[in-house]
Amino acid sequence: MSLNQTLTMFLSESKLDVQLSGQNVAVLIVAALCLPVVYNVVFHPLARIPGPFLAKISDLWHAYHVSTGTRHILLYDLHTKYGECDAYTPFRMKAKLSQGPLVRIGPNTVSVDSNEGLQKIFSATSPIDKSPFYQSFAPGFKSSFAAVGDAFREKKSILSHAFAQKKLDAMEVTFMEHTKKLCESMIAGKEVDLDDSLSTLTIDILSDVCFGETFDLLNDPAEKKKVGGGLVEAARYVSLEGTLWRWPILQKIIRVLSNKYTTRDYPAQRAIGAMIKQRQKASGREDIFNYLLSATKPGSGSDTTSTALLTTLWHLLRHKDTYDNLAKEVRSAFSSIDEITYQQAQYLPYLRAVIEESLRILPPNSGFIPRQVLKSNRPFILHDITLPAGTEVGIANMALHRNPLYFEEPDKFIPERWIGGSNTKRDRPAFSPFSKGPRSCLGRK
Ligand code: HEM
Repeated sequence: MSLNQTLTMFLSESKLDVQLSGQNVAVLIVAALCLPVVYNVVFHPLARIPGPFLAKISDLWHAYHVSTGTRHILLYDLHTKYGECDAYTPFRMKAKLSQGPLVRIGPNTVSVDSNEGLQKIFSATSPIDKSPFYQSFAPGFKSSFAAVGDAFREKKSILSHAFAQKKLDAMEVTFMEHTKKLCESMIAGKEVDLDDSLSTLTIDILSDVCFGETFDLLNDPAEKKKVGGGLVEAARYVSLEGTLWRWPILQKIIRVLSNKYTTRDYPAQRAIGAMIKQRQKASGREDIFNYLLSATKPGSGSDTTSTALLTTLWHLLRHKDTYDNLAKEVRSAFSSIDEITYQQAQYLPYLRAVIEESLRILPPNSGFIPRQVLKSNRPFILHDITLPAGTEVGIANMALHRNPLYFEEPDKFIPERWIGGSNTKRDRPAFSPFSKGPRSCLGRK
């Protein structure tokens, strides 16, 4: 029973004859402010789940930490503080409590750090779907990213064509063309900011294959600043708005102000311009948008891909042995850049291990992937706690990937753990950089 229902019943059944003096009004105001707090902390169905006090009483706590951009580290620390694993590692707080892998990060929001949670939350048979968080990606539009239930199944049948292996193979030449341009500028000895260059590369490639016209940011520094800056701002404000989906007025204020004072909408406008131009040219060239029309969100995958590339290169530059082993494997398989194909590269075991280890140690979606428990006659139970319908529940990906229950020496970059026969423990089912189940990444191939 909700707090509102309980109060209404209490007031209608009580026969109290209350004199409304100034003092009584003050008491009523204090009670009105305290009751939701007491309810959320003591009587709420999620009250047994540990978490920071402020998180239990308001979504604003969670929203604040999303706005700082460091929520993934906070969740990692919280899961160590409240979780099962008590190993001390650099990010982790020293507290050693043993209260289980659930942490309450909002009055109705639960973060999970366990393999059991991962399998249940993303299972196609659980009474769970995407949370309303996703509607902030394209408010007012029927985006495939936010669609749930039958609406999503309909869109997925369109999306699957766009991501079919044959279509992706045909795009390889575009990937190579852009990648070679970046490599050439590196070989020419130019100093390169890897973070900046890799996000430029992925935006140039994805705009080319998704919309039929590359943004060509590599050769246009002014445009690079606008598109790159716009994507960073879009990511920040979309996440903040999404987290506040139970606060529609605040959400709207953030949307209006950020649209007015930042360039968050610029990349989407640029993408729409490119798509219209390409279709007017009617060149007959197949791009992903041919299949999707209004079915997907512009820019999908560029930030995750560039983060994955950056993490991989950063670790290679820090671990000379790993770099040397990888260089040896690649050079023995190919004698020149032009020989490299995805078809062959995907079978290089050490290359695969290096990429998997990068995706484990810092998954690009490292924060919280939210889902919502649906009304159903089957209760949704996680670690012996029933999560009622409407609860938002998600996996804290970085915490899970660095959980010593599943990965030995979790804060160390050890690609060898992914190679058969390795003694370093890794629990593949707990590895989830692309998420799991029917809403996992479509671009993972
Ligand atoms: C290393 C690179 C990538 C990583 C780690 C990654 C990771 C993910 C994750 C974790 C999700 C689930 C997100 C959620 O439920 O909130 C997702 C969804 C998605 N990804 Fe990726 N992604 C990558 C690259 C790409 C690329 C290159 C594309 C497309 C060109 C792409 C297209 C998509 C789409 C369309 C979805 C939404 C699926 C749905 O709504 O059911 N991703 N990705």
